[in-house]
Amino acid sequence: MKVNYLQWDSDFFNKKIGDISIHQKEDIETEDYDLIVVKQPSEFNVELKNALLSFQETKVNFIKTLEKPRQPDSFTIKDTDSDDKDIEFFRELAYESGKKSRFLLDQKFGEEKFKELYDMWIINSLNKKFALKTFYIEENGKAIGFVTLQKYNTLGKIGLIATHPDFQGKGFGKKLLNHVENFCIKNGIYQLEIPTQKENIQACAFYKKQGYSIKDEIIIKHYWKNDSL
Ligand SMILES: CC(=O)SCCNC(=O)CCNC(=O)[C@H](O)C(C)(C)COP(=O)(O)OP(=O)(O)OC[C@H]1O[C@@H](n2cnc3c(N)ncnc32)[C@H](O)[C@@H]1OP(=O)(O)O
Ligand SMILES: Cc1cn([C@H]2C[C@H](O)[C@@H](COP(=O)(O)OP(=O)(O)O[C@H]3O[C@H](C)[C@H](N)[C@H](O)[C@H]3O)O2)c(=O)[nH]c1=O
Repeated sequence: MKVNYLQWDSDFFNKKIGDISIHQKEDIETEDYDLIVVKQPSEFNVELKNALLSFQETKVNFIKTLEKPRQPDSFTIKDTDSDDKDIEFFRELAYESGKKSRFLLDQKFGEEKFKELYDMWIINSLNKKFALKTFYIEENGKAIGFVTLQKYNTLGKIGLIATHPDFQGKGFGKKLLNHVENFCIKNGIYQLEIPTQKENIQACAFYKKQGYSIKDEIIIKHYWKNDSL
């Protein structure tokens, strides 16, 4: 089986990166990839020639069918389409949202590169390349919560969501998600998907509490070329 070349990831990390989805043990053509991301629906052993497993996680996709608007709230949720904000404003929250990201936890990338990637995530959300909307909550000139939304026809997908650690568990995450859901319903999005890591117990508990159920779980493994380890 052939690996699928990942253009964005390869350009960003300046390495040859690809991914492959497999359902059972298969022969994979490793070619000269620096990193192969293997995606599998259940656990079984995978061995790649000249490559070593450096990291593994389970990605969980939560989903909810949006039927009726959530209770509107007089609380102000802001929109970067109306209030111009730069990357600096969201940086801390972006890193908070990515604290269980494979790009941080697989030490092969390094923390600096993780931060650069999450900076790009914000930049490309604000410029609309990687998000349709960015909503946020501001208090005393600081962002205390934010969420980004992608749209694929009638399916919405949360890119990043976080509230500041000092403000977690105070209802702000719920306000952000309610706001996104109401935006979706008004804009022809009928299902909302939220990917996260199974290891992110806090986020999984939050999504379940907000009425989301698990759509699927995928095991993700990082295999790095032997001589790049
Ligand atoms: C797509 C992604 O970005 S995945 C990554 C998600 N982000 C992170 O993991 C970063 C760290 N965590 C956070 O930023 C926040 O805790 C979030 C976004 C997960 C949740 O936001 P919060 O502001 O903390 O949640 P909020 O206070 O609004 O809680 C809403 C409800 O969820 C429940 N809830 C929140 N956290 C938990 C938890 N850990 N366990 C059980 N229930 C929870 C609350 O009890 C509350 O219940 P209610 O609806 O009955 O009132
Ligand atoms: C900024 C940016 C990124 N991409 C590409 C690069 C990667 O191939 C994907 C992102 O990969 P993903 O597995 O989604 O990354 P994470 O594990 O960090 O993300 C998960 O956790 C986050 C906290 C968040 N919930 C996210 O939704 C999860 O999937 O995207 C790109 O193509 N263009 C870009 O601008």
